[in-house]
Amino acid sequence: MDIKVRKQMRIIIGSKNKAKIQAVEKVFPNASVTSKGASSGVSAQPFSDEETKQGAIHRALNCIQGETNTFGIGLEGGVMFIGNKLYLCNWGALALPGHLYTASGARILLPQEITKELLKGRELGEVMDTFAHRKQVRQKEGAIGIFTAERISRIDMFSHVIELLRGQWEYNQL
Ligand SMILES: O=P(O)(O)OP(=O)(O)OP(=O)(O)OC[C@H]1O[C@@H](n2cnc3c(O)ncnc32)[C@H](O)[C@@H]1O
Ligand SMILES: [Mg+2]
Repeated sequence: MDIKVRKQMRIIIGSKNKAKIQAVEKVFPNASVTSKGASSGVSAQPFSDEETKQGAIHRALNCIQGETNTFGIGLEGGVMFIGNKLYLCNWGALALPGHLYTASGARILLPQEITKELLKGRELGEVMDTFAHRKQVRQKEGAIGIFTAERISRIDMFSHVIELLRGQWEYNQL
């Protein structure tokens, strides 16, 4: 089954982060995609699944405020404890009037040295740049790219989340 997206479909992604924008463009190649620096309404470094998911939802809803015929997409990166181990977690939300779809992304365990820095209150994006001796890791490969030897980049991971969102919306159209 293949639901064709209307050419004029408008999508607003609630972030200026290049990895997030590229992921949306990959999954919706025929849509008009614009970006907006939407607030997440949660802390800059979410520390639970719940908070990360809430950030994604907040961004998506913010994008469609006052809009018609527009899809809002919110993507949020965070970390979460399972027992005493800290994992990278990511959430996405797709909002359209009257509907909200959510999906989460792949998780990987973060090394102890990264966990230590995050517990001091630092943001993962900044910690990753120091750790990897690179610039703007958050806009490109991401922590997930670094710690998977670049087999899965932040763009790949978010693309998968967006496919899950798009698929749920398509299922609802059948
Ligand atoms: O401009 P926005 O959309 O906020 O993009 P961001 O890179 O800050 O991304 P998030 O707010 O979604 O992520 C929350 C924090 O976690 C960081 N982060 C999350 N996943 C990451 C990853 O895979 N690589 C690097 N940093 C990551 C991110 O840089 C922030 O410091
Ligand atoms: Mg951020």
